Amino acid sequence: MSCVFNVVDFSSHYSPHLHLHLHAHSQITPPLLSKRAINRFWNCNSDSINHQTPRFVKMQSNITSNSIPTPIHTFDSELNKIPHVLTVAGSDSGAGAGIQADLKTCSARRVYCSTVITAVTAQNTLGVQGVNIVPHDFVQHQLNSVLSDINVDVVKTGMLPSLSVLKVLCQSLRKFPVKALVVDPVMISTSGDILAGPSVLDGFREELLPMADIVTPNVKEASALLGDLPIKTVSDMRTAAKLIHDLGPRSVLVKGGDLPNSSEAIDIFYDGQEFYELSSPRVNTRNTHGTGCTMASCIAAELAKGSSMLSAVKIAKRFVEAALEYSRDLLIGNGVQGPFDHLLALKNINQSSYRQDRFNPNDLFLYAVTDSGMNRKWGRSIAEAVKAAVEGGATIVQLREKDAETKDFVDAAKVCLKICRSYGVPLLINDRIDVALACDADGVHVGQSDMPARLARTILGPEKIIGVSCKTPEHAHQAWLDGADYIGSGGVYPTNTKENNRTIGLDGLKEVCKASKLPVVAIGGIGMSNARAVMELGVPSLKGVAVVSALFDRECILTETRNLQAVISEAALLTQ
Ligand SMILES: Cc1ncc(COP(=O)(O)OP(=O)(O)O)c(N)n1
Ligand SMILES: Cc1ncsc1CCOP(=O)(O)O
Ligand SMILES: [Mg+2]
Repeated sequence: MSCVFNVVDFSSHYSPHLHLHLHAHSQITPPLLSKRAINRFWNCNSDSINHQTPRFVKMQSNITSNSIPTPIHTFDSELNKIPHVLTVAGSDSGAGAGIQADLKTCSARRVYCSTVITAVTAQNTLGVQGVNIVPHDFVQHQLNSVLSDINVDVVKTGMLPSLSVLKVLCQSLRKFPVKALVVDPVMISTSGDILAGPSVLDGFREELLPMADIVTPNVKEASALLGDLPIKTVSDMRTAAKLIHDLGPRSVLVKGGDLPNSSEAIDIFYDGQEFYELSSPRVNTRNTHGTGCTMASCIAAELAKGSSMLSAVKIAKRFVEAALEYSRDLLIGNGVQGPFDHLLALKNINQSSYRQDRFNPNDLFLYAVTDSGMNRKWGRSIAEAVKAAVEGGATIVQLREKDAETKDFVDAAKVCLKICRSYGVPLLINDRIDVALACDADGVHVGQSDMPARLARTILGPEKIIGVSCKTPEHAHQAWLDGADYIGSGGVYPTNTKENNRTIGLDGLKEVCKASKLPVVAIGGIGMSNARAVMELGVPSLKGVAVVSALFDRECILTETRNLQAVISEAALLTQ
């Protein structure tokens, strides 16, 4: 069983004209930067729920007219500011859930985490042996201490063991407003022990949920919030999400991990307008204790960094899946349900690789794949070729350097990465996971006989982009199971660029696209003369064309890329 995850985004609409405008200029001036580049520039997501105003220098209060103000703490740049989540939750002595899970999750997501402890539980992998509730006035004391001093971006709540604790929390949130509130309505532990009584349920419904930006119940909690409404199917989950939304939170995530008889873990996200079905293959492991706390605190961490809500939820789901997969054979404790290792998932992830936005399927629109032989033939470096392609409007680049020495490949990839980053264009590496890691590329593309995608995902972690070559619906399904982000399908037309490569034609491409749960880019013999026919297939999963010789085996890469960009943009507009 794999750790992977896939998102069926019912509302994402293809917008080719956006790319046309964003890339049709060779100068990078601020108004022309892509959203991804803007996000990187500001280190925040431009469609985030909370457009952050930078916090400026906090001044000493005793400034005299002739004294030069001296900053006490400088928050004069977003770069100096570490995103901060405050978790208000119970302590789990076994450290799988609660405050301990929240601290580990925020650390793994590189976010500062402060803690207000509402209860101290004695628990292990066998269950909860005891609960000691912290008096509400001391909870208030902790809240005051943190909120009055440290700039909290997002508050995440977990176990709220009494109505009085819930009420002091609401009071504090009114007194010290934060950018977002994530409510995990903890009621019953995974071992079946009650962690919050019926009066707290009323408090959730009447006071806390109306203040929440997101509430993240599992099926049992959703049912309890709705007066024991039966929730047995995905359709029931949608109904529940809508009804919970009516209680006042801005968005709802109903987690379907507990639904019986399903090979997939399906969650329903509802933002008051659209439903999103987020699905991933179920990870077969006993080590699931703390997944709810982890999910909610990861959402909080991503929001604190500036993500939009949907993007935070997607990242959190993938983070949980990856951590479960990493830890599926971990043996901690003797009980039926063990904890997992949040930090293990970090061990292979290069710290500097953090990207606000994960993969955007529309980036597949004009996919430029380099070829060292062609560059040699035309006497140009890889970097020159890549620069011309992104200036011409390529929306993603893959370095396919089959005969390069490893050292040269890494050096060139680093230079190309800088170029691509400055244009907000993702850079992937063909075949070589090691090179991708060494240069901190945005991801890799692997074929059927390369490193298996599932292994690549394990090595690269949840955030890197992984593409897989697929000729059949079965390949496409496996790529999805393995945690890929997109598939490349072809060769659509005959090509001299790749030897012994079976051509699947437009019909084969259509068949793969129809079966694929992942976005598809078509490849093989595609150029000015036939790109329109490919785009006109009009299958929603087909997001663009990948080209080698039509760009790189030409005298002027920039012109060829611009021309191809214009052709496919027009075709895409006509087929919308
Ligand atoms: C976008 C895209 N799709 C397919 C391929 C082919 O990959 P693979 O099958 O591994 O063949 P090689 O490129 O390694 O020869 C690709 N590179 N890019
Ligand atoms: C790498 C690859 N995979 C399938 S076809 C192909 C080659 C595409 O090259 P071109 O765009 O020059 O036909
Ligand atoms: Mg390959």
